[in-house]
Amino acid sequence: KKSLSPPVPSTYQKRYLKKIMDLGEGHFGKVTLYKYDPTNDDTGELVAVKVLKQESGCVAEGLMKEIEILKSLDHINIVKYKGCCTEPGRTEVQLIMEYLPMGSLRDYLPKTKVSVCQCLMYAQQICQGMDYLHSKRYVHRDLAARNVLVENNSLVKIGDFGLTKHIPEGEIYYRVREDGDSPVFWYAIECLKESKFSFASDVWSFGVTLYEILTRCDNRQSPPTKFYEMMGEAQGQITTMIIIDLLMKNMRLPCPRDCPHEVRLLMEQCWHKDQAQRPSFENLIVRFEAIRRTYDW
Ligand SMILES: COc1ccc(-c2cccc3nc(Nc4ccc(N5CCN(C)CC5)cc4)nn23)cc1
Repeated sequence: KKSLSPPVPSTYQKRYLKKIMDLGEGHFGKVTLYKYDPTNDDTGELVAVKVLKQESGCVAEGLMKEIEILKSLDHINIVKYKGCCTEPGRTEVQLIMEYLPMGSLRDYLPKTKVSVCQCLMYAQQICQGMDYLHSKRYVHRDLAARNVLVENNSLVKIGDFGLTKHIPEGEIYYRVREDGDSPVFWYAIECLKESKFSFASDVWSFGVTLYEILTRCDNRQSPPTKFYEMMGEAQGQITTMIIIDLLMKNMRLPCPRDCPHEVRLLMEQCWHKDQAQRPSFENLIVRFEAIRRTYDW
């Protein structure tokens, strides 16, 4: 007789979540590994749970928005929504997602021998997830290697949507008021200058993420490290103004060591000063496909 798989819960009860370890801090949120074990016999499933950081002060609506967004997404390169826990009175909301055991690219790449071809496969998968996100008129605003999770050595998924915003039909930009801990080294020039976020500014952040992948997330070559080197002793002043100055002079992150010529070209186009000149994720997918074929590694 076929053994029935355990029932898949649609809502999760907080009391059956057993904390295992903290996984990381995203924007305004903290992600923790739990085992969901309602039968209390250790047969439960591992889940990643995101909660608002208490001191962030933002009421639950920030996470409620993120839950609504993740719930509406269904793509192999986007982390799966599993459910949510709401306390009576909605003081604390928890977003429950599938758990990817190998962590983010920041955890995985520095300790795993990965070929350039595999790096380009990960890059193409990120473009596929982002192309899907943009097709739903969402702008991510925080694409970086720390937010790309590894399912296994041939599958990665975008894993955090804490800053994702919907861009209404007919509009191009999402404007924000500056907030302290913005990932400025991943920001396009128009984001730094005018806080204007668009599909094209996500493409810029993808270029920085591609650079991180090709440098295998080596801290000595990380975007902050390289930008501080380029900024020299002028670090005293407001970093944002100095980065804008560097970018306006067409200074960019250096070419990673084993980066093929076509990939360097593609990266530079993602960092074009004029956002209209940057490729779309749809176009990037096609180009990665072609580059990976040429090198038939
Ligand atoms: C920005 O921080 C995060 C952290 C976790 C997540 C997240 C969301 C949705 C699913 C999911 N699965 C995993 N897996 C995972 C596994 C191991 C680690 N470790 C990080 C710390 N290391 C010392 C050990 C591995 C981190 C995340 N993380 N994760 C997203 C953003």
